[in-house]
Amino acid sequence: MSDALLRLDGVGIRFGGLQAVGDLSFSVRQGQVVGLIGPNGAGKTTAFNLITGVYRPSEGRIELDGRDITGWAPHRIARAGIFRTFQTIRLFYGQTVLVNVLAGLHLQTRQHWWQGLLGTPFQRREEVELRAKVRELLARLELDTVADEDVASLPYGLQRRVELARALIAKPRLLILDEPAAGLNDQESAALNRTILAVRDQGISVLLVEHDMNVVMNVTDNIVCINFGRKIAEGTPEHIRNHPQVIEAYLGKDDDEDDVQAPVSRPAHLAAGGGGA
Ligand SMILES: Nc1ncnc2c1ncn2[C@@H]1O[C@H](COP(=O)(O)OP(=O)(O)OP(=O)(O)O)[C@@H](O)[C@H]1O
Repeated sequence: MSDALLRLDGVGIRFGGLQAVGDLSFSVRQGQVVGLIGPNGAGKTTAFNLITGVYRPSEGRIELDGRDITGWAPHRIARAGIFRTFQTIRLFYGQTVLVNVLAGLHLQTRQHWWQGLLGTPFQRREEVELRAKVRELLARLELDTVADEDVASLPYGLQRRVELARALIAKPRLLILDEPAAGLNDQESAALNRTILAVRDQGISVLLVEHDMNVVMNVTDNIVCINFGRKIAEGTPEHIRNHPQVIEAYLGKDDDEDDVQAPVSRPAHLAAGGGGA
């Protein structure tokens, strides 16, 4: 028995002649933040799509809590506890933050569609409970002051956090974030870091694809680096930062030294632990 929440074992997919992901194996434990990095076209989004059921692997096995979920449909995987956000924001503009986050609860409500139409006492009671739950979460994510505002009126960084809140309200076991820091300024990305760590502290695992190395290096416990669809390195942020194959994959052998990503400082919680491929 492994203690992994999510486990990929030799997972791969081909698109025609192209092996977009091949022999990919890694795990995410409960309450761990794992980064999936790699240069453009490395196969990160494809790996996400394999995990969330958008693509069916042509080889390998994917397990959630020891249960084989390979080839499950996306809605079934979501019900099992794997939620994702997308590279582009997908919110309901013209609706409040509260309503947007409430929408994330649709998998949890017990009511039938006709109860919603009739406005039965059961439905009204449930609605009140759910709204209270959403407000509580918004307070935890420092979004309570904008709960009743139209999401369209919010700055981009806050919209990103509303998306996170919408995914979190459904109590995922694993949250998959696809480039959550894209387009954020430094202040917004620092707020995002705090949110990701708060999510982790609730025992929710996070799998993060992110180009912003400040985010990746500061919030992850473990990083998997892929190139041409295959894993080339795995380990702590420190291990990955200094890994020759990772540096080569990002920069190419002959690239100018000036392009090297400046090392970023690491908080204490990342200082411990070690090792990797
Ligand atoms: N549906 C598809 N059909 C054919 N080829 C695809 C498909 N999806 C992805 N690919 C190819 O698979 C490879 C991996 O793409 P993918 O989008 O997963 O990379 P990525 O690491 O997410 O890149 P980026 O960082 O640029 O988003 C690329 O060569 C891409 O062109």
